[in-house]
Amino acid sequence: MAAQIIDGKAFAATVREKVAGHVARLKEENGITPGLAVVLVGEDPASQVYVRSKGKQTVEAGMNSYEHKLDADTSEEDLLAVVNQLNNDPNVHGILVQLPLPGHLNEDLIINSIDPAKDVDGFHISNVGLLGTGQKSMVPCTPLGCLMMLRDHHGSLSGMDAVVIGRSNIVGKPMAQLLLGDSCTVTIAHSRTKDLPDVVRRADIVVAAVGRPEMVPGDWIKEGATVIDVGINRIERDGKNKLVGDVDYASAVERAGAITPVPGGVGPMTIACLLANTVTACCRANGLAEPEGLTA
Ligand SMILES: Nc1nc2c(c(=O)[nH]1)N[C@@H](CN(C=O)c1ccc(C(=O)N[C@@H](CCC(=O)O)C(=O)O)cc1)CN2
Repeated sequence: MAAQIIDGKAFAATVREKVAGHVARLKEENGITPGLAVVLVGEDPASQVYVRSKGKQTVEAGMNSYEHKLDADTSEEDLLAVVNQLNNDPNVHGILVQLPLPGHLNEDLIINSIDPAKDVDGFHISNVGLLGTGQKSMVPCTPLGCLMMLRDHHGSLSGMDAVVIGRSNIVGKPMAQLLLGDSCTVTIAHSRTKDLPDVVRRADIVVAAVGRPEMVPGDWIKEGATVIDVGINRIERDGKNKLVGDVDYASAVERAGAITPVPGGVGPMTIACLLANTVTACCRANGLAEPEGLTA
């Protein structure tokens, strides 16, 4: 039987609605408007699209959006000065530096210069450590979106076998921590994993985050498993540009119990969770109760 499609676009709309409701209450009851600053260095076309969407959705949710667009040859010193200014701006509750950065900039150095309390990407080393030790942190947006969809589909994830394919700092590692936090038995697989097909075949939950188009074929998927496809790969097929995931959707949809499509699955949840993290950061900064259902 074909899998249930987990509609990330529709789910993201419900998250944005919750965020907007919370923002309205913050304004009315506390006179506070959450603010998100996004820093873009250079002119990477995909990054430009994502930054535009982030600004638009921030404003649509009733929050303030601050965009800082810097030249591709901006020096590390100048970028650090911008981050420092945002760290000290009381109207800014969330700061995000769009990745990837141009090659001459040290990504770790820049990310770790963001005030951890405003690090709505959850990439700062302090937030990584807090998440890894099960403490309250800012949680990276893409894994948070995946977790929300999994919880919505299954209720409890306790005791489930989960495999995360990919070990990036942005998705793979935090995803594994979140699944562990929900009491899954977690395997992190990667390019050196032996017998990857067998490892994947044992999993009730498969999160594919490798960045390789259609790498996971349907016959690796256990019947009835839930497949979360984080990949966003642009390929050319039959003379046309196409967006595909890390999973071969056509064959996986016949084996899985539930699956996220690409596009329209995990992607839209990334920005919705960014808005959620901004509200969370704003509430924490002001000593207010955190929005329910918008954090891990
Ligand atoms: N600082 C950050 N940089 C990057 C992040 C991030 O979370 N923080 N993630 C990605 C890019 N990204 C957001 O920044 C992002 C990627 C994809 C989508 C999305 O909605 N995708 C759509 C397809 C869009 C398309 O046609 O290109 C989908 O999957 O349906 C949103 C945000 C790297 N950088």
